[in-house]
Amino acid sequence: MPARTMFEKIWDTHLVHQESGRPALLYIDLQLVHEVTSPQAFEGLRLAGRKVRQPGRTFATMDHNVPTTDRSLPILDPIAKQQMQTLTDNCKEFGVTLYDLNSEHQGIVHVIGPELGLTQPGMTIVCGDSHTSTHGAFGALAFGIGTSEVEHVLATQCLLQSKAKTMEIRCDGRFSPGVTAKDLVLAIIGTIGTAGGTGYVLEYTGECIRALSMEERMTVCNMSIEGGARAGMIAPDETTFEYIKGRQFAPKDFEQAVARWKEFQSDEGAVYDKTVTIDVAALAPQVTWGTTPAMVADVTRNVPSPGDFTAEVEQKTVEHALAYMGLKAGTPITDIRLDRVFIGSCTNARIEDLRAAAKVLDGKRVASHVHAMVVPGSQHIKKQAEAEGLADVFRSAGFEWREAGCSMCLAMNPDVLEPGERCASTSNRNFEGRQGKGGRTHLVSPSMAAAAAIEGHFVDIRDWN
Ligand SMILES: CC(C)[C@H](C(=O)O)[C@@H](O)C(=O)O
Ligand code: SF4
Repeated sequence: MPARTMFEKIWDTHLVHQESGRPALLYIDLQLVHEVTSPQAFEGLRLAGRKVRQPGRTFATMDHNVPTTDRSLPILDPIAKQQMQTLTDNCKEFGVTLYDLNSEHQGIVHVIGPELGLTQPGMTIVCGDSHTSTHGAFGALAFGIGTSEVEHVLATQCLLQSKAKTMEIRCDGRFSPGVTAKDLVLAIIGTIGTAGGTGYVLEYTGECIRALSMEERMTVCNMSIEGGARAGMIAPDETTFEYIKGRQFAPKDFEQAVARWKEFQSDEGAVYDKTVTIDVAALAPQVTWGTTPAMVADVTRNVPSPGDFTAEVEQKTVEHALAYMGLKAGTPITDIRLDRVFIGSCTNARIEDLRAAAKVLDGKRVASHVHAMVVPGSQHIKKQAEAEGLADVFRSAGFEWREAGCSMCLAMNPDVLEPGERCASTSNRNFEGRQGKGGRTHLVSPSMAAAAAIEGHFVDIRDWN
């Protein structure tokens, strides 16, 4: 057998049927479900008189439009209320496990999958959600699908897919202090562009990746989709196995599973369709200044000017982005003054993220003009952070401490920016209106967000204490 990449190995072991020139039929090991992209899928099953083929491989939670305030209060938004009720009814009718608002396991779908041990190496994982790429951190082939595909997988546990090309993103060297996995992935997107990964599955390799914790790997894989890629993956290793061990859905025959998982690594000499190399040691903390994640710069830089770009269409795009963002070309990024700070989302709301932010905030106060909130990625994380005293650090610093959900990552629930408000956010998207109509989003790491909350403007975390 010729040397294969991890992607090819997972593909080969899940291939059910292939006709030449047609998409392949793949077996899907795990489907995750949330309230926004599943109602029509279940409705389709109902209309066709079908059942969920493998309820044991299907898990649901509520995350996108859940309020993050007191859970004992009634839900005011009628659409949100209806979507949550519909998911509850559907899961009951079709025998799907649901972690609802009252569950101790509730949280953002991409946070709870790994947390419960559902996400495992060598798997194919889908969800009606683009950030399903997060699960690739475990050496799984994980990607977002549309609602009609959600229905297809519910009905058959299979999915039609065209084979993507492979791109290796080799991350050489190690982070300098203050630089994080978030800065790495923002810099990668800055390098390849938002369409750079189109048609590819990315595999992150290199010394830097091997040294990352599972949570950091999830941050990197999470944003693969913002570089246009179908999925992002990292080969499983001892860090991966150690993380999964002892979790609720970890395999009972763990050693045997590990032996199998070890085979899901790219072979020596496997050929990628493309390779991009990143010099990690040279990275600085990153801040997005525009309306795509690729409009990003080192914190030490100034807001660029349209004239810095050669192509006319790019100049126009930058001009438009700066107008929307209310920024003047040439402004030092550290002079950008903030109204809001949001620490949350499936990119950066796990326990290590909260620890990193709390470390910066300990004993300090949020600037008087800044409204700051922290939204743990799951109820487990919330509980753990409370037990570790992190919640107290956040509250004493003046942050609001919320219940788990997607929250201000996207404007689908009560946590939104007002028009014109400027926010430092640990989430993954900064499109126009993403956090609320007219809202202005700057994507950063948790420690950068925390330091910005205190100073009221961006600071270089490397010279801050
Ligand atoms: C609502 C959902 C379909 C969407 C996605 O697919 O990513 C959301 O999670 C997002 O981050 O924009
Ligand atoms: S936290 Fe944000 S990116 Fe993640 S699933 Fe929710 S809305 Fe999408």
